[in-house]
Amino acid sequence: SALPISSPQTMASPIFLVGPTPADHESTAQLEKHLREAGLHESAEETAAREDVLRDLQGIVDRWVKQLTTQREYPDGMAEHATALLLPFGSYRLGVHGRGSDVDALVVGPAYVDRHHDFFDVLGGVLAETEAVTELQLVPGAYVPVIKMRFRGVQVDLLYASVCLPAVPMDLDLRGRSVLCGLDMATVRSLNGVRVADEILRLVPEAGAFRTTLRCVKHWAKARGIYSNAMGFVGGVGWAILVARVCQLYPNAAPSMLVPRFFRIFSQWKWPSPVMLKDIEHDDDGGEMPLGLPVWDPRRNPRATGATSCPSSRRHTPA
Ligand SMILES: Nc1ncnc2c1ncn2[C@@H]1O[C@H](COP(=O)(O)OP(=O)(O)OP(=O)(O)O)[C@@H](O)[C@H]1O
Ligand SMILES: [Mg+2]
Repeated sequence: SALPISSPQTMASPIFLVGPTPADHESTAQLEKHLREAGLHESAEETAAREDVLRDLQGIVDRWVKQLTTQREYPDGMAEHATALLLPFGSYRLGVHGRGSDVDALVVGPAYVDRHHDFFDVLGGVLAETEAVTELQLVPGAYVPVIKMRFRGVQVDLLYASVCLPAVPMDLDLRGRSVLCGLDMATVRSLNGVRVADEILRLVPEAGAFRTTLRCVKHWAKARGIYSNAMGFVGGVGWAILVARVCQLYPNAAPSMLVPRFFRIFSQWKWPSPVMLKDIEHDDDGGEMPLGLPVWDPRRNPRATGATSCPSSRRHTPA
């Protein structure tokens, strides 16, 4: 069948609109059964443990911001309402986390809470004193600054971003470009994970088919020993982008159809043509405001190659 053309102009157009036959439904059911039997899904207890970790961490960051606010002697009542949001991202936000997946979470705090002192020194100190926390590692100098730890045994990566607001609204919307205005690059990168996960889910035609197909592809990549960003292979978000592209090309297909098409498409892909889920937006395309942020675009920026992990880390301007 026809191969997708990877030029930006034709990017979003599906190439195959046919939906599943009864046999495809049957194969999909078998595929899902196989994934369950392979132990890829969390048990109910593991899910509950993960939710407990997120809830307890939310409590900790809430108390942390309230305490900082009190110490800074802001007007009465401000400390009471001051809080930080804990937003999970990564495979958990995509809905494809399994046994052993870490918890990636972003802490969003008000403008007056900074990363260096407040997040790393103060919150780092609080975590060091917390009984549930082991293997605490502060990495302020990383490309994306991070606190790594185990919380009751669950691996957690905690990032921090403060938004340009005196208080963080509970319904904070990170989707628009305007949240990026005036932020330093470390903050923009820290916000990126949440924004990318939400954007991927928005761009796939059917989240359920995407999730099952991605679980399957991740399972395959792990079995083959090629699932690792750190080792120079494609990692969690890269596999997600590749699978999302196949879902866009076959919007009505069931997972049992998407899996073989995934392998066919990417074994014949004209690398290093980028795999893109949407058109690149430039500030000068008539965007709301010139953000002055680097845009992932191999045609303009030679450092941006066709690697799939780059679009999400370098493209900071989804609509
Ligand atoms: N190289 C990278 N480029 C861009 N974003 C990245 C990169 N590495 C990590 N991220 C961001 O951090 C998130 C968490 O990374 P992580 O390695 O935990 O992957 P994951 O998608 O959560 O998969 P897993 O189930 O293996 O944990 C990614 O989903 C992505 O948003
Ligand atoms: Mg993860």
